[in-house]
Amino acid sequence: MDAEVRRHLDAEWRGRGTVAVMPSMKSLTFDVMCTLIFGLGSDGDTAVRRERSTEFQKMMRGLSVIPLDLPFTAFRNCLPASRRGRRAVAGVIEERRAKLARGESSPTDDVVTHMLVEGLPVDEIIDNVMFLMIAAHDTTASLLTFLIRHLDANRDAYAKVLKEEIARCKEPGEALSWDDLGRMRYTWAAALETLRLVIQALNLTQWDLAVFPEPGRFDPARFENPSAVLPFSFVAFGGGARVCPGNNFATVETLVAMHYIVTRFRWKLAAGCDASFSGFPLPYPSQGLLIDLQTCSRGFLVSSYYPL
Ligand code: HEM
Repeated sequence: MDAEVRRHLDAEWRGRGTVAVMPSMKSLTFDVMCTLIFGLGSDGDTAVRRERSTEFQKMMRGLSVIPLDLPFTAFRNCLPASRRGRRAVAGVIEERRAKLARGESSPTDDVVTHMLVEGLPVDEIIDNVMFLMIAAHDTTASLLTFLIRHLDANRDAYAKVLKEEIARCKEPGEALSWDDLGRMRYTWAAALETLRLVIQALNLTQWDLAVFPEPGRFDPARFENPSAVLPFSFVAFGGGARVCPGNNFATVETLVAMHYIVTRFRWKLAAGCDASFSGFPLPYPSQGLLIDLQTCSRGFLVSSYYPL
C-alpha cells in the first residue's frame, strides 16, 4: 500500500501546479485494488491501467441509474464497458489459474487466486471481483477527496494533522509501519468526521443534533475518543452481519495516502475552483476539486507559501 501510494503521488502530483483531486484519487484507489486485491503488479504498462480505469468508471456511471436498456440511456451506454471489464477479469483469472498450476502462487497472494483455490466457478469469481472493485473504488476516493477539501477549509484541523504526520516522517524509501498507522489518531478522526458529513444517505442518523451538536460543522474532535461516540450514531461502514468488510482496508489506504499528501505537498483550492458538489449517495465535486499544489522537498515541511 505504501509503495503504491508513493508511486501514484510521484506520477500524478509531484511537480504539478494544479491537480483535479477526485479523478486522481479514483485512479489511486483503482491502482491499489489492482495491485493489492488482484495481484496485478504496478510494473505493468501504465497506459493499459489508465485505459482500464477509464473503462471501469464508464461502467460505474450505469450503476445508480434506472436499468433501462434503451438507446442513449446511461444504462445502455455502460453495458459495453461492463462486458469489456468482465472479459479483462476473465483473462486475469486464466493467468492466475495457470500460475497456480505451475506452483508459482499461493491462495494468500491475491483474492482471485484465493477464490480459485476455494473452487468458485469463473462467473462467480468475476461477479465477486466486479463487486469488490465497485465497493472499494468510489468510497475511499470520495473520502480522500473530501478530506482534502475539509482540511483546506479548516486550517486548525489541517495544522493538527500536519503536526501529527510530521512526527512520522521516515527516511527516504522507508515505509510506514502498523504502529505508525495506529498513532495517526487525529488524522483518522478527521477522516471519520469527513465520512459523517459526506455520505448524504445517512444524514438523518449522522446529523442528529442530540448526538452531534452543530452537525454541519467539521470538527474531528468528535472522533478523537471513539468510545465516546454513541453506538449506532455513526454508521458510515454499515453495521451488523453486513458491516463493510473493507473497513480496515479503507482505513489503511486513507491513512497512508493522507500521510504522504500532507507531508509532501501543500495545497489550496485553485483560484476560481467551483467548490460545490452533487451526487447521491456519494458526492462528486464540481470540476473534480481543483487544487493548486506545491511539492515540498525534504526538510521543507513548514511552508510559508500556504500559511497555516
Ligand atoms: C471509505 C470507504 C468505505 C466506506 C464508507 C464503505 C461503506 C460500506 C457500506 C455502508 C456498506 C454496506 C453495509 C451494509 O449493507 O449494511 C459496505 C459494504 C461492503 N464494502 Fe465497503 N466501504 C468502504 C470501503 C470498502 C473497501 C476498500 C472495500 C474492499 C476492499 C469494501 C468492500 C465492501 C464489501 C465487499 C461490501 C459488501 C458486504 C456485504 O454485503 O456483506 N468497502 N461498505
